[in-house]
Amino acid sequence: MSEFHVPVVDISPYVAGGTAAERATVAAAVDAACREVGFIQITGHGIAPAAAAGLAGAIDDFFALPLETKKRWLRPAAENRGYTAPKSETLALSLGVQSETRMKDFFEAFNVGSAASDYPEAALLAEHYAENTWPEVDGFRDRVDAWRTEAGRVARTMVGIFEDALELAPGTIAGLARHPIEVLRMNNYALPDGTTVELDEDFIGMGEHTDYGIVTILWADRAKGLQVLHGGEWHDVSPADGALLINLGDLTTRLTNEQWLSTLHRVKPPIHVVDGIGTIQRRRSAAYFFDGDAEATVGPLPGFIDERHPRVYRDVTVDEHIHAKLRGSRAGVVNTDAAREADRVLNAAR
Ligand SMILES: O=C(O)CCC(=O)C(=O)O
Ligand SMILES: [Fe+2]
Repeated sequence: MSEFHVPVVDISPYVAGGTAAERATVAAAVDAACREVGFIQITGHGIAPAAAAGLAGAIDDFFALPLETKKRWLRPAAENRGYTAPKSETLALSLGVQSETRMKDFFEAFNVGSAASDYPEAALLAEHYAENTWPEVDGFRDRVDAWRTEAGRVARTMVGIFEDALELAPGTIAGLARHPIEVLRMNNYALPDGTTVELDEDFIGMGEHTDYGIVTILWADRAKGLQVLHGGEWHDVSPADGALLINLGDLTTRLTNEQWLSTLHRVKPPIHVVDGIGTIQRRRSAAYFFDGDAEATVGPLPGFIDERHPRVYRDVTVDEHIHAKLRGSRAGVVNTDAAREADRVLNAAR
C-alpha cells in the first residue's frame, strides 16, 4: 500500500482572526487538499475539548441502552431522524453499487438535524426538515446540541475558506445555505457480546459512499476502521489528537465540476482473532452534514466549465439529489443517478 496522508491545516486565521496573508496560506492549503485528497484534518477550529467529551459521553450513554429501548426512537425511513438499528441501512446503495452477497452495514446511529421550526421565516420542503426526536437520556440533548452548534459554525467557516480557495465572490456557496438541511449522524460500530466475526471481506461497518452535501465535519475516536479511497486503493485514516476530519460532499464536487472531489470512504473495522474467535474494537464517530437549502439549484459554476473541463453534471436541486441518495441508503432503492461516483468504486481494488 502506498504512502498516504490526510493533510493537516490549521484554520485559526479564519477562526481567531489573522492577516490577509495568513488566510491566503490557509486557503491555498485547503485548495491543494481538496484537489488531491478530498479529506483534510483541521486544527485551530476553536471547539473546546469539553464539547467533544460531551458528545462522546452522550453517544456512550445512548448506545449503551438495550436494543429494544433504543428502538423506541425509530423513525420512518423517509425521515432522516432518530435511531437506526444495526443492519438497517446500506450506504453503497446511495451511489448504486452493492455486491449481491453483502449483508447490510452493521453500524447503528442516531440522527438529529435542522427542523422546520428552526427556520420559521422560510417555506420549506417538509421532508428535509423533520422535527427531532430526543431520547430520555440525561443531558443528551444539551450535549448533542452544543456539539451541533459548534460543528455548524465550523462548517460555515469552511464554506468561507472554500470561497476564497476557489476565488469565488463571498456568498457564492454560503448563499446556497441560508436555511440548510443539516444532519448530525452519531455512529456506533459494535457487535453484541459473543458475536463471532468470520473473516469475510463483505463484513462492513458502513458501506462505501461519498457524503451528499456541501461539507462534512467528522469527529471520530481513534479506533481503526475509517478508510478513504485514494489512487484506486483503500487507506486507513484516523485523526490526529484534537483534529477534526473535513470531507467534501457531492454538491461541492458538482459546483466545481469535479475539480474538487467528494472522496469515497467506508468503515471496515479490523477483525482481531483471539483463540479462534473474531471480534472488533468498538468505534464511535459523529458526522455533521452541511447540505444546503432544499430548493437551491446546484450545478457547475461558470468559472469551472471550459474547453479542457466540459460540464460533467446537469443542474439538480439539493432536494432532488439528497432525496435520491437517502432513498438508496435508508429505503434500499438503488440510486441510478450517481454513475460518476459508482464508477470510482467499481474501478477500485477491494
Ligand atoms: O465512522 C466514520 O468515521 C465515518 C462515518 C461516515 O462516513 C458517515 O457517517 O457518513
Ligand atoms: Fe460519510
